[in-house]
Amino acid sequence: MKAPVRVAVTGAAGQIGYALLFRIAAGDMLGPDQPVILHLLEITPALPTLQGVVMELNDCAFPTLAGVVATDDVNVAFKDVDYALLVGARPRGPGMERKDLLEANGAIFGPQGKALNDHAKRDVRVLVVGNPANTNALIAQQNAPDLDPKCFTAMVRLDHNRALSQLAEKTGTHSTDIKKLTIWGNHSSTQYPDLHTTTVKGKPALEQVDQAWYEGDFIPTVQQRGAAIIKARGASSAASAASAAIDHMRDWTLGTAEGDWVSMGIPSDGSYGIEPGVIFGYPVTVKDGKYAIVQGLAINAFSQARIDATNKELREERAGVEHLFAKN
Ligand SMILES: NC(=O)c1ccc[n+]([C@@H]2O[C@H](COP(=O)([O-])OP(=O)(O)OC[C@H]3O[C@@H](n4cnc5c(N)ncnc54)[C@H](O)[C@@H]3O)[C@@H](O)[C@H]2O)c1
Ligand SMILES: O=C(O)C[C@H](O)C(=O)O
Repeated sequence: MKAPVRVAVTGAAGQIGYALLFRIAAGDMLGPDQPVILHLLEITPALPTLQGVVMELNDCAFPTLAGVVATDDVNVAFKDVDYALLVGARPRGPGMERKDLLEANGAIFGPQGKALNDHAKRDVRVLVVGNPANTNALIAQQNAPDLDPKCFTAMVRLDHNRALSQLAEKTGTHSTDIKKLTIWGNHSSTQYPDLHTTTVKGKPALEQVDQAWYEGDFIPTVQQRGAAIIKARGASSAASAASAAIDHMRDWTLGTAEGDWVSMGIPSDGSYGIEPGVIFGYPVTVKDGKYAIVQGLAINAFSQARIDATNKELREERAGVEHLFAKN
């Protein structure tokens, strides 16, 4: 067994939290030889519920669970953490505009970014799941001037996994037969699930499906999948979101498979014409715990228009929250 690492999860008493914590504690995220100490953050009124979750975690007697800290103090929650999964967020209420949602979440992710800046390990891996995930990640990152911006990522892996599943179903294959699929941009309905580089059983995906299905069915289905789950379940996706969060952190830590890549929301560095300043979904590979954007992919006019649209949305979201960035 390795030395334990500290993993913070916010919104730990929520529905994603309930689907996530037991899998992290069981070793699904970092492996069966990596003990974890969970740091669970909740708002004060949710602490009794969180206590019940802690009781259940203990009752599992997981070999890889080395301790649990449950708190409503963000400075305690992020003390010395190696990983932080920022799940807790303010859901959209009735009559709430997107702008109000961004503002309400700014009040959460600004202080959390600062607390990570002040207390987390210098190589902390941060994944923002709480919506609007990309812009919440940007707010946190902008409030953590002493941390490398590359520590901050947003989750587009659920969209990536949804796209794999849709394409596998259409082509009568398994998701493991599909390689090199990308979710570009925002975790929102402007995201662009791109199949131009994708292969199914080693052959180009777009030669195996027709353009009408790609454009009129696949892209909108992946873009609208979150809303479809909410309609069907009466609650937003939880187990699949938790599973995608595990995939994101595992691949960021243990690496991506040879000859394939994954999609991660990461600070733009100018690649593919996306000016720095937003957290953008890109195709990435991971080696030795460091991610790198896959370079040199050909982008045709169809793809460019869609990448531009999601970039525009992220720029607009950014413009709405710039006043929440730390001045330094
Ligand atoms: N990126 C994605 O792919 C994706 C997918 C699904 C859901 N989501 C988002 O994830 C978020 C959580 O979803 P859920 O279903 O678990 O919601 P939930 O309402 O069940 O749980 C959220 C929890 O966060 C807590 N919380 C609120 N503010 C907090 C704060 N400041 N600090 C700590 N905890 C706080 C709440 O008390 C609650 O227990 C939502 O924003 C949802 O839209 C993202
Ligand atoms: O779409 C939503 O609001 C929920 C979540 O982001 C999802 O993609 O399932």
